[in-house]
Amino acid sequence: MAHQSIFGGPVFDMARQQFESVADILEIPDHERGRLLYPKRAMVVTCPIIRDDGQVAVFEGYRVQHHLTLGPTKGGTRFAPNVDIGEVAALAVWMSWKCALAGLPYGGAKGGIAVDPRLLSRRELEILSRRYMQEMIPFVGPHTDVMAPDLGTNEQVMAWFMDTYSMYQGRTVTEIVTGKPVSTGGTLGRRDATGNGVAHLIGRAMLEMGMDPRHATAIIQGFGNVGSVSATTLDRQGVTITGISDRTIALYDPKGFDVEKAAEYVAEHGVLKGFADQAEISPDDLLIQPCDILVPAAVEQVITGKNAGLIKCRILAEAANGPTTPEADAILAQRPDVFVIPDILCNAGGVIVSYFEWVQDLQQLFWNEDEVLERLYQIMDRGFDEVRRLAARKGISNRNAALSVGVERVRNAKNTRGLFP
Ligand SMILES: NC(=O)C1=CN([C@@H]2O[C@H](COP(=O)(O)OP(=O)(O)OC[C@H]3O[C@@H](n4cnc5c(N)ncnc54)[C@H](OP(=O)(O)O)[C@@H]3O)[C@@H](O)[C@H]2O)C=CC1
Ligand SMILES: O=C(O)CCC(=O)C(=O)O
Repeated sequence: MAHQSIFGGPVFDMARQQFESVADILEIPDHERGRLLYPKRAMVVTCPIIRDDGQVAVFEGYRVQHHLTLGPTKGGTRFAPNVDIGEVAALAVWMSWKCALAGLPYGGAKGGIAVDPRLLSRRELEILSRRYMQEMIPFVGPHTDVMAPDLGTNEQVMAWFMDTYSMYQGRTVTEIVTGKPVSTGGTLGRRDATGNGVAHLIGRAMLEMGMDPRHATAIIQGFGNVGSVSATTLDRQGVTITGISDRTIALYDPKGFDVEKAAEYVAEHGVLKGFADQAEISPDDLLIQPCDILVPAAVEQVITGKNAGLIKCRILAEAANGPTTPEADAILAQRPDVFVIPDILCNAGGVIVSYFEWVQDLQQLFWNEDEVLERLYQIMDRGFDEVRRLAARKGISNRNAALSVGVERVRNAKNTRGLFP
């Protein structure tokens, strides 16, 4: 696929390699590949803010809209120090395959600001969030591009985004972002949706493998929204959580942790450090401790060519986006003992409930939590069944099966709509 592009870097290269593997499986001709892989639009904005000490600081923000073939674009906004346009583009591409696999009427998008939100005061975080949304107003809209939370952002940031957009429209536009607090047009069930979905599909994989949750152990990397909810939900299902971590510390104890208490500790202190420091282990070693279920729930590229042969889990549940590199995938392909639940399937609960939130906001008709959960699990089960059937029929990995379904749906829509001559 010969194509000059500004999108590059290790994370975008990963998305490209995954796409190429699947395009080969699907026998997609070369001339269709660039149109499918490369993003439709990308915005880079400069966000100056006045810091608490009176100095002006300038942050760079990004938003990439991968394709608009099936409806508006959809995806989270990430606040993290190493965010760049290549990473955001890769995350937008993955959102497209994820939404298509779940059957949602969206293309993928992702955005971010290169900033460590923990180094900002609440006031600074608010004005940066508002400035970012203000800069994005010409490019987003309830039927153009709908933002949501991701790494480093939360319900409060979504409320500021929604408020900023609404002030510019002169009316309240709740449907401009999802993942908002319930008090401002959010849906019941969104806060826990990603972690709930992760735990639900781990349950499906355990059932398929004849595993009893009450005798299973899990290690979870990342203890934010997705990691902590995955941990507490698995814990309630009887799984013993033997490893947890965040950026400040990694903890391992074969006897298990009280993860409800850990979540309370993080809610109070902001970090895991100080919760059970006697159980500290190096972050790299945490991933290779024996466990039944390994859940990377933080950042990309943590299961690599170096450690893929060393992990000792039976289920690798990819709660994070892009945690496993193509080199690791090649090693895992030789390890039928590890059941991989690929990211675009495993963490789709978040965007599925975001879709429900958008629909409820557009209709101003709100559902109860049971309705949200029932529809969430229905869509996740359908995706899981589809992926398992295709993987078995074609003798391919769960990742290639999941990507195949997503890519093929986007391709069909593009080809049916046609290419303007
Ligand atoms: N939020 C959502 O609905 C969805 C999120 N995802 C994906 O899930 C992952 C986590 O997102 P989310 O939970 O929302 O983010 P949060 O910001 O809520 O939490 C991130 C967690 O990961 C930790 N972390 C960050 N970097 C590292 C690292 N290098 N090693 C270990 N831990 C680290 C953070 O630690 P610390 O607090 O110390 O910084 C924090 O505990 C991301 O990949 C995201 O794209 C996928 C689908 C939906
Ligand atoms: O809820 C959403 O719209 C998107 C969540 C997200 O960013 C993701 O699935 O990676």
